[in-house]
This record gives sequence, structure tokens and C-alpha cells, in this order.
Amino acid sequence: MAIQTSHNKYPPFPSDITTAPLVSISLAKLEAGDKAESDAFYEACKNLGFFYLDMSGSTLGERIVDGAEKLHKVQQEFFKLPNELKEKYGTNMDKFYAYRFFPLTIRDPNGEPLRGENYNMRKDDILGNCERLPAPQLVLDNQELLERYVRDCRTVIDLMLEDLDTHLELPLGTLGNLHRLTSLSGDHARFIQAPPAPWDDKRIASGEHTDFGTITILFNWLGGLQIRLPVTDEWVYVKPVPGCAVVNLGDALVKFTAGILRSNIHRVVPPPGQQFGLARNSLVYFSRPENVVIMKRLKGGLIDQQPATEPEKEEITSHDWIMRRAHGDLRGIYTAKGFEFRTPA
Ligand SMILES: O=C(O)CCC(=O)C(=O)O
Ligand SMILES: [Fe+2]
Repeated sequence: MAIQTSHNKYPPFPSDITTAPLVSISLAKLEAGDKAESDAFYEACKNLGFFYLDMSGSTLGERIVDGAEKLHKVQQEFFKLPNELKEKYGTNMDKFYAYRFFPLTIRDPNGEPLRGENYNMRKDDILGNCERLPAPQLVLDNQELLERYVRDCRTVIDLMLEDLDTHLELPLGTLGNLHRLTSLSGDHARFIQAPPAPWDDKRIASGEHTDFGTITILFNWLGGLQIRLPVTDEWVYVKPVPGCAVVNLGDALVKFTAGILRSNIHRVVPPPGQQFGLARNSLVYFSRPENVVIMKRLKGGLIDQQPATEPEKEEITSHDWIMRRAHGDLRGIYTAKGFEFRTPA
């Protein structure tokens, strides 16, 4: 099956801007146990913490791309729903797994402030691991699609975690056992929509972040995602590549491995070139350690060879860590030096 995507419905990503040097890792080769591909994957996890995952030639991967295309249509429908309806599923319902929006200073033709919006759907709601938070009919109508997508993303993530166990010389299942599908966790799928808006330095700077979970699987149709290069600190665009997901590692993996793996800082700016002025959607799947996991350096394998790290001042569970990071109460980014505190922007 050739992968059909909708990227060609949008103006092209410019050819004359600096793009991030992401390597492309083939899911089909990882599935087949290809040693060179697995080594390239591990290098990417250590060096940049961002790479393309090429889904072509893998039944699982092609189903994920197909699911992402279908969910892209669903998210576009979702964001067209009246604001009052979306807000019913907002932060009054749950502070985090909810519809959230950020009003901008610019207004639509009716004088309403434009909003950056996202909608966060817990894995455990989608898989029936807990009592489901209320959700709009549109989302309930797409339950089968969402469930397939979550299960498929998690299969890919589990494969990558197992590969990391091997490279880190940890007993097989070490990372997987902290991320069991049926255990409650902060995993969630996110729809994102950024309205057409001018470049705004302050807003962009306040959105610089590292992901705080384990592994993120991202689909983009327009440019706008940028990563900051580790050596030069230059911000460069990540070009959306049809048939590939952008995969990045989060801070949990940096913490578990005492800094062997990298969680790179990134941000979102308006789409570049001819894509400027269009609303921009992203589809994200965030994986996170199970809620009860204590966020600390793991023991064993190559991790034991890492320099000593300061003992934790307090034991914090994955659940508390996510809530504190999500609400800006644990501001900081992970770098090779560990957690660097940042004053709020
Ligand atoms: O919209 C994007 O391309 C990236 C979104 C992102 O980094 C996030 O939601 O954590
Ligand atoms: Fe992110």
C-alpha cells in the first residue's frame, strides 16, 4: 500500500530556509531488527533527540499514517465547533486532559480574539482503562479510529523502548515495564490548531519547551516547528515529510538515563514562506511513564557509568511531575547538564 497523505493540498514548504538535520529512521527496518538502523536510531536519541520515523514499507507504520490523515480531518472538524461547545470540555472538566485555548491580541472579522487551541485526550479514556471524561460527540463518533491510533502509536513506542533497553544494556523490558499500556499514565493524544497570526517574539519565546514525557510522535502538515541546535543554539525549521512522523524524546528519558539520551528544546513559529497565513494543525501522541513511577535515575547498564547526579531533593511521581511541569510550577529544561531552571518568560 502506497502512503497517501494530504501534504500536497497545502502550499509547499520553502526550499530556501535552513532546516534541521534530522536523520530518517525506517520503522520497517527497526521492526526487522536491522542492526545498522537500530544503531542510527540510538545515535539520534543521544545526539539530537529528534528524528524522522519513516513509516513506509511497514504495515503498522502505514496504518499510523493513514490514521493520522483521518484524525487530521477530525481535528479540523473539531476546531470548527462553536467555542461554547468546545469549552464544555475545557479546564473546568479537567485541568489538563481538556480543551485549552490561549486568546491572542489579534481578532477575527467578528471582533472575537483569535485563539491558539488544543484538545487533549487521555490514552486511558480512549482505551477504557478508567471512567471516561465527557467528550464531544465528534470525538465519541471516532472512538474506533482513536483507539486504533493510540494502540498503534504505543506499539511503535514500545518497540523503541525495547531497542533502547538493548543499547543501554538494561534487562529487556526495563523501560517497557514503566510504560504498560493498561496502567494509568499521562499518555495522551493532542489536536492542535494555531490560527493565522503574525510573528510575535514574546509569545514564541514563551512557548519554547522540552517535552516532559518519554517519547512523542508528531505529525505536521505545515512548517512552523523549530528546534534549537545543540551546538550553535540556532533555531531551525523541521520540514514536514509526507509518510514520516517526527519523533522526539522527552525529559523523562533524560532523567531515567542520567543524561545519556537527549530531549531537545523546540518551539512553534508561524508557517514559513507561502505557507504563512494559514491555520496550522498538529497531531501529537505523548507517552509518559505510568502515574506511580518515581521520576529518578534508573540503575543498571550504561546508566551506572554516567557521572554521579545530585540525589533527588524529593521523591516525585510521574503524575505529580506531569502536573507540575504542565502548570509551569517546575519550569526548566533538560540539557546535557541536567535540569536547568528557567525563570518564567
Ligand atoms: O505543533 C508542533 O509542531 C509541535 C507541538 C509541540 O511541540 C507540543 O505540543 O509539545
Ligand atoms: Fe513539544
